[in-house]
Amino acid sequence: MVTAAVMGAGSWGTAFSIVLADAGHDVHLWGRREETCENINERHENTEYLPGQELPGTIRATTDPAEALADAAIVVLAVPSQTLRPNLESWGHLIEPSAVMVSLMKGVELGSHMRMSEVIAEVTGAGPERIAVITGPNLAKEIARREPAAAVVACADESVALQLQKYLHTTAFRPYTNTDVVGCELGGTVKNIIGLAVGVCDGLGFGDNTKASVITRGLAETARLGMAMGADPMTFMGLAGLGDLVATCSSPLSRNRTFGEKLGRGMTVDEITSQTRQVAEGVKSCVSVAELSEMHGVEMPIVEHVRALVDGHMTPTELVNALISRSAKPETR
Ligand SMILES: NC(=O)c1ccc[n+]([C@@H]2O[C@H](COP(=O)([O-])OP(=O)(O)OC[C@H]3O[C@@H](n4cnc5c(N)ncnc54)[C@H](O)[C@@H]3O)[C@@H](O)[C@H]2O)c1
Ligand SMILES: O=P(O)(O)OC[C@H](O)CO
Repeated sequence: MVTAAVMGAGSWGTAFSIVLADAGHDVHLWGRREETCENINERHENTEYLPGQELPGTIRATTDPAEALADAAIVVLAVPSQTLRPNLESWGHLIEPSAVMVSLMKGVELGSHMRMSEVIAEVTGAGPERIAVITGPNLAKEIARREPAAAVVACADESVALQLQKYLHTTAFRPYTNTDVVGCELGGTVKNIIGLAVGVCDGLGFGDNTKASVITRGLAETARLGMAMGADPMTFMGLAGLGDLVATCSSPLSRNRTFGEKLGRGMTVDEITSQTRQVAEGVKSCVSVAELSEMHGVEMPIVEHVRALVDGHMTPTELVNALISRSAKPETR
């Protein structure tokens, strides 16, 4: 048993705290709002992000990052991707020098084009053996309800991934290890953008052929970018690639797919954003990933067109028409 700090009391930070608590660990959950922390400590419920879900009593919430991070051997990072850097700059120095940092985030930073593990390394100075990523088909509400699911624990140092795997394996949560951190992070990031595109197809009223085509071609462009960035192509066949795409693109629980569906129905980004506090990472990452693809000379038409839609330069119908009318080519190139 270890002490784990979970930094971010949103949907996934809270659901992942349940996994840690079920695995027998003491959990310090850091949230920004006093009221959220009080509800977690007194009513054992995160009323805003996981309403109705009883939380184990071994999860203790605090708004004080120093209290959350004290003696934590594992520090789980679960804030929106675009806020990771300022968060780490504010409380990263409080992380124990031997602690392993685990990113739950699925995004690429705007401007720097860095993956979350790179932001962690740059801000904290930690080596790759102290930085891990957990990803896969893990919709927070289903994990919180303890529905069976698998995930990937990726770390460049396999012994650290194996240790985390041991720490996290419960009767409902089955982690696999991988040393391909780049591939795992890109799989999680790009699937959000493909999820937006599939949601657009839903919003336009298209059926399963259209959506399966977008999912499959989305995986192809994810793998192209991944290979250009040194990832193992097999990673995209696994939980971090295909697995997460299937969950996101088929689930009514996915914020990205739902966001896309609303775009497809004609709502604007601002209208949709004003309806929810929860993050749909693909809306920002479509910009950073599109730029990353240009930097690596990789064609990513779905990502590029989703960026145009989000930027207001294209309508949902134009997005679908633009994808279907691209010049014909062989499938595998
Ligand atoms: N929800 C899921 O099912 C799920 C599953 C896997 C991965 N993820 C990833 O986990 C990350 C976190 O997502 P989530 O679902 O918990 O999001 P969320 O929107 O449910 O919660 C985000 C949390 O971050 C807090 N927050 C917002 N702005 C902040 C800031 N500037 N500084 C600090 N905290 C801030 C919010 O108050 C909230 O507690 C994302 O990258 C997401 O892609 C989510
Ligand atoms: O709700 P979404 O779209 O952020 O997706 C949640 C998870 O990443 C699914 O694995």
